[in-house]
Amino acid sequence: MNSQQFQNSMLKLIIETSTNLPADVRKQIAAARVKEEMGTRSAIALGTIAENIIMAAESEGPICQDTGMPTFHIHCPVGANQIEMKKGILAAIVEATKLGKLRPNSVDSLTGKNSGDNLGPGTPVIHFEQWEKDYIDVRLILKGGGCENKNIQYSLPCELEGLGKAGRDLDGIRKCILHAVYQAQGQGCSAGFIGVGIGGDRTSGYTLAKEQLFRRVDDVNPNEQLRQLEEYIMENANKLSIGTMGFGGNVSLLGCKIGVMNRLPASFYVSVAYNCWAYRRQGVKINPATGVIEDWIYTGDSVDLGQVQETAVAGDNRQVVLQAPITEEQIRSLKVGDVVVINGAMHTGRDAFHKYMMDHDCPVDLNGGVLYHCGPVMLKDETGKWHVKAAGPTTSSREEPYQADIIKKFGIRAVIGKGGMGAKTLAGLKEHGAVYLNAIGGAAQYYAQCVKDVDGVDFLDEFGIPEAMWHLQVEGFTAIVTMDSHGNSLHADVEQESLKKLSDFKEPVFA
Ligand SMILES: O=C(O)C[C@H](O)C(=O)O
Ligand code: SF4
Repeated sequence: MNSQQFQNSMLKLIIETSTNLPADVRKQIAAARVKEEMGTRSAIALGTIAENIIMAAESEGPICQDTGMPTFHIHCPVGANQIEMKKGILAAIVEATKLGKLRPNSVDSLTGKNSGDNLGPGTPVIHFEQWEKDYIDVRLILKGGGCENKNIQYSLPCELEGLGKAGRDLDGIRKCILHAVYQAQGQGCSAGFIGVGIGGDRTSGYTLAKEQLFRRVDDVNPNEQLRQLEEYIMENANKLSIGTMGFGGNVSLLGCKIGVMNRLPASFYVSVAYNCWAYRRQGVKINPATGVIEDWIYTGDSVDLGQVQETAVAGDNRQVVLQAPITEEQIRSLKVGDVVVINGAMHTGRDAFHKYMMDHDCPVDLNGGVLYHCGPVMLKDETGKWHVKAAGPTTSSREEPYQADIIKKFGIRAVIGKGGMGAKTLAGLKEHGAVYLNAIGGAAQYYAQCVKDVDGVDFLDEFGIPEAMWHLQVEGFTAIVTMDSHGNSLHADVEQESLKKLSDFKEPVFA
């Protein structure tokens, strides 16, 4: 095996996976666009997603700033040197991070320190298995943390919100899967793809679920019962009307793949791995003698993602341009559904920032300011200047315990994130005159292009690149008001509506 060549092949695989969505995934996104009515929030969001996919491929930039947990599944002939292969993968990961194709994403769980190069205990994940074929098959999935948080494991029998009892049979499994889509709402950047593992133990069940994500979206399950269940889920999960980013709409799920394995008599798990629309997986066939890529695995004809300019605004909703700093009066005039275009200063702050700010002063004046829940991919040039390489929103609900207090303490007027926030924040927005704006999750190239300058950074050494406070100048940064200063929340409405719709699926189907 030529180790240097194998390492180069792994670097190519990582870059392709992070920056270019495979044809089968693109096809589902193109089909979803056709199903949403023009001008609706979900249609606008899908338009941005399509534009982002095209931009990422053209510029070889990360589709989403969260480049996830690199997970490799490798099949190799007997005699292929796994120690050398592992070394090549680790070196390629470090190189891809330096090039800004991966975000430094490996964090010490106790100290919070980012290793900076995506290596560390448990990262990346590499599974090897030998086989009798004569080539090496390497598959990679980059699954982000936000959708990972929406994975769920059910232990049957159980009682499910909206659906009642789920027993130890195919119908109980059906209920679990519908519930899994419901509970994710928009927070895993819907519309998503799910892999389901039936059986196993808690660990192997999730492994089986994740293995389903390596299946092609357009394959057919060889198990007839599971084929029927997959078809049923694809048809009915979309009736929950969660929509893209949880904006409400006709498409909530883009793919469902189900696998089964044996279990212990006492255990019956249904494990669901939820993957966002930014379903980044690719694979290569490698010549074991040369280390060269001989073929790509997830290929297909090129897909027309449709018109990317989706500017129409839904119903009576307006488009409002705001220059930061923003006044209370401007904020009070905004209503759920308005499209807001922001120009001027914006500051990033996510998990570490919120916790720290509860009992520290802020290094910059945030009065009238805009706080962006975002952990970008950043690169420094030779002159020491920082550049944004990818900068979409992160899931806001993690900041729920802090947000209202932080808004009050610093006089923030707009918080931008995705997936929405809860009752405490909604009350805080009303009391202090602030607004929550939902940006399109995963649209990291689209938003990176809005950043015209990086003014500086705080807490870089302490928190690492994704968690640092980046001070940005933006132009034309577009997001939708989903929680206003009058007590309205689109997220609460969609959740309630979808729970009602979930209960339509209470009656047995697979008796
Ligand atoms: O970490 C991030 O930047 C985003 C994360 O994947 C999320 O969906 O919340
Ligand atoms: S931000 Fe959204 S698209 Fe990106 S990894 Fe997280 S869930 Fe996926």
